[in-house]
Amino acid sequence: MSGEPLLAMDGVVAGYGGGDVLRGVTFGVPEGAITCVVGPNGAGKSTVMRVISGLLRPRLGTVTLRGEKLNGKTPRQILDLGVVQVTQNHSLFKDMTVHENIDLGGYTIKDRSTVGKRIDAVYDLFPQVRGWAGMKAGSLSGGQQRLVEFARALMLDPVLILLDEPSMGLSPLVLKSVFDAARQMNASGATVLLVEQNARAGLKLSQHGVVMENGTVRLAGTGREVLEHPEIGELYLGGTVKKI
Ligand SMILES: Nc1ncnc2c1ncn2[C@@H]1O[C@H](COP(=O)(O)OP(=O)(O)OP(=O)(O)O)[C@@H](O)[C@H]1O
Repeated sequence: MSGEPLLAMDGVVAGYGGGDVLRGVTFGVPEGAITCVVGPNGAGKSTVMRVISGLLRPRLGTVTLRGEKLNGKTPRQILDLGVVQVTQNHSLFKDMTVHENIDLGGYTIKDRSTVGKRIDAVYDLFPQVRGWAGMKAGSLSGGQQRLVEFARALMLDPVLILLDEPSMGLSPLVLKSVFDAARQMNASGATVLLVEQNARAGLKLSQHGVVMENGTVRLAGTGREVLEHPEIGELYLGGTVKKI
């Protein structure tokens, strides 16, 4: 990895009261790229996301964004620094329109004209979402709702977007459009950190890969290095691939 990472976790130990789930997690998220965290169930991937967004405080270690310490800050302070999380559970207000949901994504922006500009920028990036603006969010398919969640996350013009299992519950065809949307968010300037159960597809999408196992980082490298690593391939990816 060249240069300082945008986000760095260093020796992070964290858990939920029943013991440590993360047992010394260290890795960097390079700026401007997509990084994918993979690993078996219970490895601690979602817990890493919760620590970064401030929902869970680490017992030991540090999390820094451009060198600024995040641990100790509230989720709201971390949001204000431009770190936005799209969580696993469906988070849209189903009885509100798509437009109202997107507007809510800018709730921390005080100036209404800035909100209007952000909405336009987000609709420009995701024209499909503009087409659904007047529809109730609950009437959209799972994949469409995921795109609206992405669009809402972009309202704050984030520096870092955390995507926790974006493909969860989606068919392979829809998965492609959701991954395309993640790529578009990245192309629009946001660094993306993604947790993905669908490891092979997630790593193909990403320039960087992190393999977690039992609360630690087993391997970190380029997406391709992780995909082609013989042991990792056998353990988690259903055999190695020689060519992507
Ligand atoms: N809110 C919680 N309270 C207590 N334990 C939790 C909580 N959330 C997760 N855990 C435990 O922490 C461990 C790691 O969970 P985590 O969700 O981070 O793993 P993961 O790698 O994301 O797995 P999965 O792919 O299954 O989501 C698991 O043993 C889980 O039972």
